[in-house]
Amino acid sequence: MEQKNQQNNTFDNWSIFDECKNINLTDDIKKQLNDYYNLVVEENNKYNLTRITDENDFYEKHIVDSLLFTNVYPIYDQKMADIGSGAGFPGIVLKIFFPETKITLIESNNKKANFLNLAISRLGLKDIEVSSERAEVFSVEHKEEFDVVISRAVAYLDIILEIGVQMLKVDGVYILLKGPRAQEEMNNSGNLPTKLNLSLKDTQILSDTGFGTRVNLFYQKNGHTDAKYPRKYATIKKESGINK
Ligand SMILES: C[S@@+](CC[C@H](N)C(=O)[O-])C[C@H]1O[C@@H](n2cnc3c(N)ncnc32)[C@H](O)[C@@H]1O
Repeated sequence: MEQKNQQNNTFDNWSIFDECKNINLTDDIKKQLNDYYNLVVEENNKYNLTRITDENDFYEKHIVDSLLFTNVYPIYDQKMADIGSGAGFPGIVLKIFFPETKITLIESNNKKANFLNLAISRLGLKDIEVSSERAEVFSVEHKEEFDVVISRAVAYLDIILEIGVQMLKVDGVYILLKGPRAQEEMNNSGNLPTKLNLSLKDTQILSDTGFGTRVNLFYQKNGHTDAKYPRKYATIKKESGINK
């Protein structure tokens, strides 16, 4: 196995990580990233993980993209939840770079949740677990347990804020890794963030990532969220700004 990973270790464009200011790219981390890339590519057909399999694209569009928000919000030993991790973005990447962080990956697709468990065991990651519950259920069962909730490419802004807000501690930060339509999603979310007791604390706009424009949103939770949230999923979807 060791030899195989060694042979597959072809990535040499490490300078793309230069734009991530608060990371430490060690040789051990480079090896873990290579092992992770090889595992995703090997298992992709079985688990239907990603369309991005070219090695350079994978590093730029999945790995660096999962880290850029840490320029604005540094990660140390917070307790984090990643909603809709898919193949592990950003949760697995964050665990590799910030091993002292405690991370829960919430992924309701059983196949993908199985892959996440496989990746955790193959990469030897500690203090990271997977829940295959839907986030709106998990959130109520784990009320105010997390310092940080993060999510990339899972749902329209108002939907993701409502389904995940209950698991966030008061004063915690909700981080949404969004694309160029973030402003439109904010406009269409009306005053729902205020009703949830969230306020936008920071916005990070990155114009030349592998995905084009990336907009990362940082919401602070100012107090408890009313127990009537999250509403029934059908109601959330019906009333979402996505329909405007
Ligand atoms: C488009 S993928 C994005 C995956 C990953 N975050 C990324 O950026 O590559 C969205 C993932 O969210 C999961 N998902 C969608 N709604 C969810 C929910 N309510 N609770 C948990 N997982 C959910 C889906 O199963 C899917 O794997």
